[in-house]
Amino acid sequence: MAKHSLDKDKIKILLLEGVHQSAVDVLERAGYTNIEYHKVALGEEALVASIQDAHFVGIRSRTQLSENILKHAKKLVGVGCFCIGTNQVDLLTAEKLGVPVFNAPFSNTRSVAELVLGEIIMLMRGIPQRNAVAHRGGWLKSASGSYEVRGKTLGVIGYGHIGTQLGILAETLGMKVIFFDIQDKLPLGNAQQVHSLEQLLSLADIVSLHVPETPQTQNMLSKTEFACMREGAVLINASRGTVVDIDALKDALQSGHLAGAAIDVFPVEPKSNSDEFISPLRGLDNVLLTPHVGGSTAEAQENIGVEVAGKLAKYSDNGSTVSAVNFPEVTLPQHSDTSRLLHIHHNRPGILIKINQAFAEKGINIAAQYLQTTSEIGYVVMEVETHQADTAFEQLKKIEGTIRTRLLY
Ligand SMILES: NC(=O)c1ccc[n+]([C@@H]2O[C@H](COP(=O)([O-])OP(=O)(O)OC[C@H]3O[C@@H](n4cnc5c(N)ncnc54)[C@H](O)[C@@H]3O)[C@@H](O)[C@H]2O)c1
Ligand SMILES: O=C(O)[C@H](O)COP(=O)(O)O
Repeated sequence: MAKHSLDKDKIKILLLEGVHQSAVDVLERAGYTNIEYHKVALGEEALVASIQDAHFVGIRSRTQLSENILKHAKKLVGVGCFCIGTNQVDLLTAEKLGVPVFNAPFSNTRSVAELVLGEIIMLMRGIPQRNAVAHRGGWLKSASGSYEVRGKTLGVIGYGHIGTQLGILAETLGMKVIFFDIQDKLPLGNAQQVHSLEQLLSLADIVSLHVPETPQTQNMLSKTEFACMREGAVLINASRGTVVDIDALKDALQSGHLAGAAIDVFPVEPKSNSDEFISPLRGLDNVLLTPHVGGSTAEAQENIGVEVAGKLAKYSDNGSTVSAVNFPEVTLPQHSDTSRLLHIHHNRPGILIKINQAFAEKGINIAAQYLQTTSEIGYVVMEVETHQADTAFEQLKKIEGTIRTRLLY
């Protein structure tokens, strides 16, 4: 069992945005009992107050860990995004501060694909507007603008974990699937890759976005792209709000060029369930608006809690950074008879030599050494005999270029 230079009950874990109880259970079972739990995202001031003495922080998509916030988090050792997206974290700043960021890359993908599948059917039948009219006492019984999905073409933009699953599910309903991705991807089922966004938009009856938020995907669909879409086509966005130019979408819907849309993510989202949702799309009957719930199912949230909490506990216990999104990935075996030292440094030539020299001068024998780097930082993990661990730790702290170092007994 790993022993820490800091006792586990002194390691503060801040969990925000109501991450699933399964996360708390995993951390407590691993011996981490100093957990500050909030059901909501914190405002900037409260976040700064809570994060400044936290060693780990767990968030979902609402909490912005900006450069400013991260710089207040002087004790921060690791970040867990209990979701897929990591765009809410300033990953480069975290990396430079020696803070790995972990996420759950798969656990909610099936939930998103299922929601989108349901929305495809609802939109193709014109259900959002029939539902809205019925709520106002109207009765829109008509086959006009109502279609089966069988035989229709689904265009998937971003053929990753969600896009591929959606494609397979859509094919089971008899749909034809085409996709556009910046990488060459293995088409699953009978799906076909097309080689330009314009081609996809001109062929698809339903367009569904599944790309991450990046500089390239910012307003990826705007006025010109909507004009490329087929008359009467529908759009689904359950990726990120910044990917669609919402005003241009509103125009395309109001002009009747697009028959409908289902939007789960927005450029600006309410910070809590008690804040007002403001969007130009409010009041459009042919638009399904959902409050960023694509991944919000009991199954997904429980699995994410277990997955991300497990990664945080593992990094804290033994230094493993496997699947960190901004950090050199080091896979580590369990250590028992030795002490383990973790050293994060600026990636400059000669640091490993300096460490080895400093240890040699003190007669410290290195039992094992693992190193990985990115262009910004290096992460070296060493095992030494326990009676030499404190001396080794003191030597490591003095190495020029050190960002942070930790000792696991
Ligand atoms: N609504 C929700 O609750 C919810 C839940 C989970 C994920 N998401 C969002 O969905 C996104 C996709 O999730 P995923 O698991 O499928 O991710 P993924 O990384 O598995 O797939 C993303 C795909 O997009 C492609 N891509 C990237 N940039 C592109 C571009 N400019 N043009 C075309 N293709 C591009 C990538 O090559 C990749 O194949 C996530 O990044 C997240 O933001 C939303
Ligand atoms: O990135 C994700 O996984 C989704 O956007 C879900 O985010 P949430 O955990 O805030 O619902």
